Amino acid sequence: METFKKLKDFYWPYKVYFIWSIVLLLAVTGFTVAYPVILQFTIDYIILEQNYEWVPYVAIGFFFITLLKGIAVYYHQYLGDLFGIRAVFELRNALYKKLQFLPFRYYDNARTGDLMSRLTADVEGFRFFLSFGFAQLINLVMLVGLSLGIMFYYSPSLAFVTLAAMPFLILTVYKFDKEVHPAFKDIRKSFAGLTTKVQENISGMTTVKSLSKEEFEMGRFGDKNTDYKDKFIFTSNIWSKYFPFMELIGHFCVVALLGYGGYLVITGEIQPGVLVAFFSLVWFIINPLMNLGFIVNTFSQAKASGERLLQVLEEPEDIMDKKDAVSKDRLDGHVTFENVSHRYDEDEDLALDNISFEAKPGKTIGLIGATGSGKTSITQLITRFYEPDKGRVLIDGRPLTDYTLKTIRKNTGVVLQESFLFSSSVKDNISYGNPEASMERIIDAAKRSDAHEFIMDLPDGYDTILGERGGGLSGGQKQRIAIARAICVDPSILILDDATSAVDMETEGKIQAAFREVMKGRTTFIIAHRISSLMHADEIIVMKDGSMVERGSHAELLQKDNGHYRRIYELQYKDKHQFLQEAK
Ligand SMILES: Nc1ncnc2c1ncn2[C@@H]1O[C@H](COP(=O)(O)OP(=O)(O)OP(=O)(O)O)[C@@H](O)[C@H]1O
Repeated sequence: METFKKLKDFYWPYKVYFIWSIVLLLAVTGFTVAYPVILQFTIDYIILEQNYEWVPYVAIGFFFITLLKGIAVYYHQYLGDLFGIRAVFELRNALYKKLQFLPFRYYDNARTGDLMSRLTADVEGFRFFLSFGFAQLINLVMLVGLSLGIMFYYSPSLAFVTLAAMPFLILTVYKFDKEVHPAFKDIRKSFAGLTTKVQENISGMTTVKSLSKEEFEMGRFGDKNTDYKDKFIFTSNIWSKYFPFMELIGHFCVVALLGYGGYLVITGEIQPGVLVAFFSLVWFIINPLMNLGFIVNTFSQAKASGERLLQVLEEPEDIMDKKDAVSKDRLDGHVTFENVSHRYDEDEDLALDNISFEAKPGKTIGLIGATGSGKTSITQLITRFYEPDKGRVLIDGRPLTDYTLKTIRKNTGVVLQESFLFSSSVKDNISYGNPEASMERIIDAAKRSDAHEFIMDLPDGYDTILGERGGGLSGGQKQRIAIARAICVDPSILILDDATSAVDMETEGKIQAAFREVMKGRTTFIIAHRISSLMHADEIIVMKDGSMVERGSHAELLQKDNGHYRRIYELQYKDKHQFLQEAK
């Protein structure tokens, strides 16, 4: 119940739909049990006592009851659906909003398939209970209660005999639920595994194909698919084992009813109409009880789904605006690190160890060092994707936490090694960070990133729709669109994280030229493995195992005998010199 209480904010505002849906359900139940009562009246009073003048009234009454029942069923279902649909509409929005603001720390370990299934299957499971399951539970209590009441009113002894087998039915339903519930849980788990497999396969298709792993992947999918199939068959075996048994118990009740009820009619203790009414009423008890397992199942599924949704909704958002955070349109881009240390996980080594440096507005800082030395971590602290464990990161003399996240993100442009392009038009991709940008500004950004020419060659120019992974464009072209996107925001701090490592030398040359144009007036951080990418930087920082081991300009660093930078330089240029020597 705790789960439902915690999620109350989503469904309780729509209680009016729910209450009306239940009121109408009461009417439906009333009309349903009215049928056998009318039948009893018709047989015992109209037919047996030959009061035929009542026939038209009963016929009209029956017609209206049927009509009213139809209307009540319609509105009960409609309002119930409205209740569930509206509630999960809000819930879905809240979950999506949460996903936008969850810290990167959360995404480091989150699985896309799992999150997708929470946002779809779990939300749907919760809606089903709100729209349908809860009403069914109430319907069951009312229908069974009312039918029992009428049976005992007509004939307590017949009611007892008829319902004598009922405890067996309840016991069977209980046992059925005990077996079927974990089986359903397994199906859900197996389905989540299946969808995760498909999602991973589609995302990693390039790797699969390039390593010729299609057969292997089919095998792995086959295992998951077989598991899903087996779980389903196992569950349907439980159903097919229990349901005929439940029906059998139901029919025992009917046999007892006919036997003892027939005897009571013969001896004149009850009238035939009562026996006929009992015949309907007994199924109004047996059928809902047989469905009890299913209803309880929707309840426990909704509870499990609700818990999974709460796990996302209650995830702490540790990186957020403090109360009096400053919002600024434009920062100067003066970045300072003061004794910054950072680790991603408590039991991991320091990713950054006591880093201090200053980047004045408009200057270019190059970051170089081995894989995993902490270059990206520095830039992730500037954008406040993560919070440092120790020390301070300042922009324009104020700690990052003084600014709103929007201010920081609006003033920083990031181009990654492989940038993500959305499956929308080229124009929308470029103006993603600045949707109000005019067409001139978009074209200007594209020209500055040397993308304008190839965009004009696309079938619909700037309106060309890109595929999910920027389909139809080469790596370099995608990269140039990503650079245009960063320029379009006009950031005061630009971060180029390995932005040219995936493209050929010629494209790199073009992108470099574009960068030089773009970097004017912005504080720029260039992360690169190639010295050629950052040799023109005002200051180069050499990283090793999370520490800064050298800093200075290209010329200064080359002066250092046995220096790290010089070693990298020699490694990268040795071949070239050798080649030139040999060519002479
Ligand atoms: N999200 C993360 N969660 C846990 N550890 C991380 C995370 N990101 C980086 N690390 C760890 O932090 C250290 C520094 O990583 P970082 O990405 O900053 O290095 P890098 O110099 O940019 O490497 P590369 O050149 O390969 O991009 C590494 O040991 C890495 O394993």
